[in-house]
Amino acid sequence: MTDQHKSEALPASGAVYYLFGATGDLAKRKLFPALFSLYKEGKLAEDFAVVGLARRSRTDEQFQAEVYESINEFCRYKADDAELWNRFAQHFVYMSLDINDVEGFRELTRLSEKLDERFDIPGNRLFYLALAPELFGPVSFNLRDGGLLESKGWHRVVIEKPFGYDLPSAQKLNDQINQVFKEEEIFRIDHYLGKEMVQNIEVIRFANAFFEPLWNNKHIANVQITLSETVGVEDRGGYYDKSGALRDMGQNHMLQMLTMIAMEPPSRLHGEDIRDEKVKVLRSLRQYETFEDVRKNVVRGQYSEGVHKGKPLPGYRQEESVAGDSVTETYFAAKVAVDNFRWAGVPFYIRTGKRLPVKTTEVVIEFQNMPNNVLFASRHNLAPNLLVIRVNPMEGIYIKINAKQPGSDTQIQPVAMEFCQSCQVGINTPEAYERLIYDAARGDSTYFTRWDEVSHAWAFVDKIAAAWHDDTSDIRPYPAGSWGPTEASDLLKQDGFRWWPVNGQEEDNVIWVSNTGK
Ligand SMILES: NC(=O)C1=CN([C@@H]2O[C@H](COP(=O)(O)OP(=O)(O)OC[C@H]3O[C@@H](n4cnc5c(N)ncnc54)[C@H](OP(=O)(O)O)[C@@H]3O)[C@@H](O)[C@H]2O)C=CC1
Ligand SMILES: O=C1O[C@H](COP(=O)(O)O)[C@@H](O)[C@H](O)[C@H]1O
Repeated sequence: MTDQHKSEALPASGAVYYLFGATGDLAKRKLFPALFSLYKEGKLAEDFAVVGLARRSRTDEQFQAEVYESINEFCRYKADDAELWNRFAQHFVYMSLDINDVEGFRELTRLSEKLDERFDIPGNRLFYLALAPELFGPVSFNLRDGGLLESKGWHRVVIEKPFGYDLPSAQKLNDQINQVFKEEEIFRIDHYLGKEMVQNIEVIRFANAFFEPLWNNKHIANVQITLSETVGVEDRGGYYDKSGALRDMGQNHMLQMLTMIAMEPPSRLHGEDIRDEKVKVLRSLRQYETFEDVRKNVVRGQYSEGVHKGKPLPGYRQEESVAGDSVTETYFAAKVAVDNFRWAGVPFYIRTGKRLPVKTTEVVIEFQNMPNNVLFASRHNLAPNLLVIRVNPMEGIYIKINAKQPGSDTQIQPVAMEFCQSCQVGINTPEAYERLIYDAARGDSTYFTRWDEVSHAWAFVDKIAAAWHDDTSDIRPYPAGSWGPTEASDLLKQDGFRWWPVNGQEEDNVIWVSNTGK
């Protein structure tokens, strides 16, 4: 059996993949490795070609050598099988091209026709724009004017984030792309939607009789979504200083995860039905209308100098390409209300930040307490039941319940029952980019964001950003390596809640029952 026959998944239909931004960071760290994994697993057959595109010059051989290095550094599979690698590499060609030069696109059309013939590709074209957003419009126009969209097969464009800076800029961008591509041809990436456990939210909710009946304001007390990062802004200070945590993580990943938790069951598990339900959630978000509303419900912070694991860390304002007097937030926490029948009265607390103590993404569903007149609750001050969905870096779920302490008549003990998925199947689960490229190649846009989702998310975020813009007095410094401004805890305290500990910070009094054997 060859590697290509190991997978049960059908290969995507043959296509030319155009990687705009092929000399960039994203291509190296994510896109080349994703293509190799798909090939290795038989999800790409032999009828494909990859054209690397950027201004810098490269021969095909140099390009293939860069792809090889990237795979060996970043891919979950290594290119150690020479026969497989050589077969894969011959599908890669490189062409130097400036996005603003339509003549280059005409040449690209001629190259594409040759590739169609060489690899028996029926004119299908997938354009992956790993480029700065200001190039998305020009590249679309030149794809059309350069004749790339005249082939017989399908044409799809995959667009990286950020999709705009606010609603007006996103609208402008969308209008430009819409002049060339139809909505069903546009695949807007939110890589969190490609993550195993984010996709698993639907299954956990809709395939388990003991969760879905409780999934509402009668039984759930609050929901907490944490996306914490230990890294700072690294070499993206120029981009980040104009963006900040709210736009970089809030508008997209956090709101997308919130929609997956809060959406109604779709009538069918079809992409459009799921996205219809998600957009209803975004429409139900309570908008913060005044500066006071924002101040009461949203906390922002910026990291100052600090220490992590004994290593001194610079403050945000000392980072490269960041203004010395920057007021950009590197942390925010918010209390979000979903004003619909199911969620009325249930706060969704979301928080994200750079330079926090651990890298983790977790969703905690806190259930309501048992009524006090129930025997055990009145005697023991019971801890609430939790369902915790671990997205990253550990993948899995655990539920926290109350049980009798063995050997005692009256003592009650919290017990966490864990299913660690990544421990069970190994950490070799497909990367988000792998799934998303495969989905785009199959025309499945379920886990891509539709324009109405993007626009509603911006409308929500823009109100907060506007209030912040007018008055920066509420930005709180927090030491790098800490859990962010203490005011983020007050958001919950005032409602009688607290942030539950996330990955690596488990409480002492909990008994763990786990498939990891710990
Ligand atoms: N890197 C990451 O982890 C992530 C990136 N993204 C997004 O992906 C996109 C790309 O990011 P990243 O790879 O980091 O960026 P880089 O700056 O590393 O790469 C940009 C690429 O664009 C090419 N390019 C720039 N101008 C032109 C032009 N006029 N004509 C042709 N090619 C051009 C550059 O090549 P050359 O100079 O040779 O022309 C380079 O290959 C951005 O939108 C970013 O926000 C999103 C999430 C994560
Ligand atoms: O989109 C982004 O996501 C990363 C975090 O992604 P993860 O998969 O590593 O959790 C974040 O660092 C970056 O700032 C942001 O642009």
